Amino acid sequence: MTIRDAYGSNRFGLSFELFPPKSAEGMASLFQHVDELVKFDPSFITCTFGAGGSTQDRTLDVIAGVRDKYAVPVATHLTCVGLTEPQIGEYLARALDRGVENVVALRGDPPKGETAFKPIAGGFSYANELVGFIRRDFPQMGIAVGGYPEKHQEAPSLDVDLENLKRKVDAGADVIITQLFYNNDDFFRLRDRCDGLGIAVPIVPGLLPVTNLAQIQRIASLCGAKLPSRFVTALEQQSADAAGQFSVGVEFAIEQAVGLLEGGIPGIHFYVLNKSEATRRVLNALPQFAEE
Ligand SMILES: NC(=O)C1=CN([C@@H]2O[C@H](COP(=O)(O)OP(=O)(O)OC[C@H]3O[C@@H](n4cnc5c(N)ncnc54)[C@H](O)[C@@H]3O)[C@@H](O)[C@H]2O)C=CC1
Ligand SMILES: Nc1nc(=O)c2c([nH]1)NC[C@@H]1CN(c3ccc(C(=O)N[C@@H](CCC(=O)O)C(=O)O)cc3)CN21
Repeated sequence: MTIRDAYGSNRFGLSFELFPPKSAEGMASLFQHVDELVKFDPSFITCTFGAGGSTQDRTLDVIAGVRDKYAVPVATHLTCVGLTEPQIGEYLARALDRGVENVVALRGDPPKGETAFKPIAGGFSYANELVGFIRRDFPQMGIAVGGYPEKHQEAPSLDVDLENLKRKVDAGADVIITQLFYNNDDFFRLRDRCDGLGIAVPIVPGLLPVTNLAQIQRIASLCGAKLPSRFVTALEQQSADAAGQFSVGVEFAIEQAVGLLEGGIPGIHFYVLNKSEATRRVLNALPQFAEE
């Protein structure tokens, strides 16, 4: 099953994104949370991909482990950072061997300590090149790419960023999953502009339910996502109360999901950060997903 089949007139593509834990305890905890998340019958589960050999193996271990344990379709994230075309091909062949049929194809962030992405000799400079390579050498794989409701940080304008998004779709992407965002108007603007450019693949909002102000400020600055000031204020009012912050974040995510569902969306991708409780609470507040 590829992610091409996850979206459609009578299918809603629910997906969850994990990252590779650093320790055996982290791995055990991750699977406890995935136990809870699979109860919502997701269309697929993804795992991020870090620069450097050992984390790449951990990505495959997580994602192949999830597939083997739950028989749910999975996708590996893959970035262009530090890899030559043959190395990327080898990784994808190993992924396919382990039953991974989908890729979230990204350029990737600059490595820690660096501010700009630098392509390597024999590697790719932009995600559209990676997508083209996968489509050519691994035509059976499903491909998702990233889209930016608030524009990608490095792009000079939304128009230029959207032209680059179109390049990725023209190169063979099956679906666009967005960067996390907290203002639904930004998502609907992206969708309308994609319509105008003739981009016809599903555009799936990526949601990260906030559970902690300090954490989300760190992540939001990494991603270039803006937090509405009323939301930051509400979180700050709970600064002494972790459970209070969690509830404010969950309530915001519920409101955001309701607004998106009302606007019509093909699916939702949750950045679950290897936890289940916040996402579980959000989904249980939405009648179409709630557990029995
Ligand atoms: N690891 C993950 O799960 C996620 C990572 N990201 C990160 O977001 C960042 C961007 O990744 P992608 O969206 O895959 O990159 P991308 O290659 O599509 O875009 C990167 C930048 O280059 C520009 N660009 C793209 N193609 C171009 C071309 N052919 N010529 C000139 N400019 C071009 C874009 O407008 C953008 O500013 C990375 O830092 C990625 O790691 C984003 C979402 C999820
Ligand atoms: N630019 C960009 N890079 C990404 O890697 C990325 C995005 N955007 N947008 C969507 C998701 C969000 N991602 C995230 C966000 C936070 C953590 C995080 O909290 N990491 C912990 C590591 C904890 C651990 O390894 O145990 C951290 O402290 O940074 C991980 C992936 C990955 N994705």
